[in-house]
Amino acid sequence: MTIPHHPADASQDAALLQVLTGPNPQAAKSAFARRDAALDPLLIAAAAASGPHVTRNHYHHDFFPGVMLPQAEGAIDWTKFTGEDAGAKASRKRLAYVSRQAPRRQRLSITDEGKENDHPREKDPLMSSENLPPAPKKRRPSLISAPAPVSSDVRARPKGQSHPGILLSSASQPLSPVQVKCMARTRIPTPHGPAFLHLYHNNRDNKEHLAIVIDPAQLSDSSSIAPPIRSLSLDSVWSETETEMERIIRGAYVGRLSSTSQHASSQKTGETLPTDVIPPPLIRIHSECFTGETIGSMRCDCGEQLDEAIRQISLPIVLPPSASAPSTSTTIPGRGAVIYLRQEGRGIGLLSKIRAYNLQDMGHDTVTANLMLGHKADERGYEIAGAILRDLGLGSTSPAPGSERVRVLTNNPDKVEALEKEGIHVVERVPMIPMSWQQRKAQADTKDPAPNAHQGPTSNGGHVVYGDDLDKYLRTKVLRMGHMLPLWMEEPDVRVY
Ligand SMILES: Nc1nc2c(ncn2[C@@H]2O[C@H](COP(=O)(O)OP(=O)(O)OP(=O)(O)O)[C@@H](O)[C@H]2O)c(=O)[nH]1
Repeated sequence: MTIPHHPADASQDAALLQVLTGPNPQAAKSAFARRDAALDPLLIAAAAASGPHVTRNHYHHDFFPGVMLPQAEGAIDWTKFTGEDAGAKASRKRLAYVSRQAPRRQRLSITDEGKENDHPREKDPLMSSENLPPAPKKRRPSLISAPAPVSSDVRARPKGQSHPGILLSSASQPLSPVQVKCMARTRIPTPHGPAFLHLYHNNRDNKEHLAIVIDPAQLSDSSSIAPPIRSLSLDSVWSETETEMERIIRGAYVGRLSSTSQHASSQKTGETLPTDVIPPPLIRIHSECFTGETIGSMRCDCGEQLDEAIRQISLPIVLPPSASAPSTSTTIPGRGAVIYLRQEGRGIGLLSKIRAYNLQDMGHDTVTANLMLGHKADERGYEIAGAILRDLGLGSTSPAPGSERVRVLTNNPDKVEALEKEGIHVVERVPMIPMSWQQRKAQADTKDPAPNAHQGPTSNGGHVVYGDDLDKYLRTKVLRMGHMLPLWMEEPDVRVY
């Protein structure tokens, strides 16, 4: 083994040797700073003695078998005290310096791509994605080659067309049909009641898209009154060797999981109300927004919309009197789902969204800012959402048990169109009126003074948030992106709301 030597060390060594071998070796103490060995000499000795498998990643490992075990060579010779015979000594194993850790690659889970949100597809049944083909490599638009000029001609460019200085990848490969698999599900208590969080893998991207299913009736022991919203891929048995406990741990259980109640799901459902007597489940396709949902940004209404969607879906449903009970109405728990897609910044990603915000601060609106950065106004896709909805038995007319049409919470007509293209049957679009507009309208009607402007982040708080940035964003959604919202205007004579 050769240890690399630094030239500066060599001249220091020579000077030190000179003093140590001179008439006054004590002078070395004051003339030279303390120097610690770069490597533990014991480790170097062990490495030299035990062979090439010892690497610098084996620090903190141990001699194995332990040096205190009497059969290990190098251990204290207990035979002196025990009178053990020489044959036993000869049969001792040679002391080896052995790593007890898994290989480094495995410990760090290094994948070929190693990107954010990339996950190795493991063979273990609890993490299995083996029925999904590998995700194709994501194609990204090429980067901006030179800073894009901020010119007014960009504004005139039609929606979706990129800046001429910016090259977008044009190669388009045929994509295989979208497949999704729910990898795990768990109960999440929310301020609006219980929800079931479902985590999905898919064969299109390496992101973990989510479904927040609201269906608290599943938690009660009484027989369900509405068809339970359940994931077919989660409830199916993944392999012959999969145990009931493994299925329960990934969330394929029925009822309320507890220390005394642990029942793996079967695909049979009990008696349920026919779907024509209950309103279709309310759903929302929501796009991730770190700024709006996590740090309470008041540049957009995303946090408010997520919170409001979970609240509205959780509201109890009152069923009108029926033929079997003509004089009484029945109330059933709210039911539906938020499909949470990891399409930050309308699909352009957080990095580009941050840059877009700076362009917005320079006076451009959200659409123009996207175009100036070489993106489309909206780069989202809804194929994965469609596949997740189908997996949950929502919105399709397939004969699968519990398949139902849906009501969709959105102002965006493109979303409804995209879902219908995916074969999702939307019976109703339920608008989401910004809370600040609702409150301002109520105040305008009653002539009450305006409320305190900033009452806190909307994410999970349900507070009403006001602000110029938010107003600008909402107006751009209506005026440039065609969102179906009655526009709120401050000036009463131009108020369209
Ligand atoms: N590029 C960009 N994305 C933004 C901006 N503000 C919010 N977003 C993203 O927009 C997405 C939400 O889309 P919106 O256009 O607000 O609404 P929508 O989902 O199309 O429509 P609704 O269903 O009515 O809410 C989230 O992914 C946000 O991160 C912005 O200024 N620029």
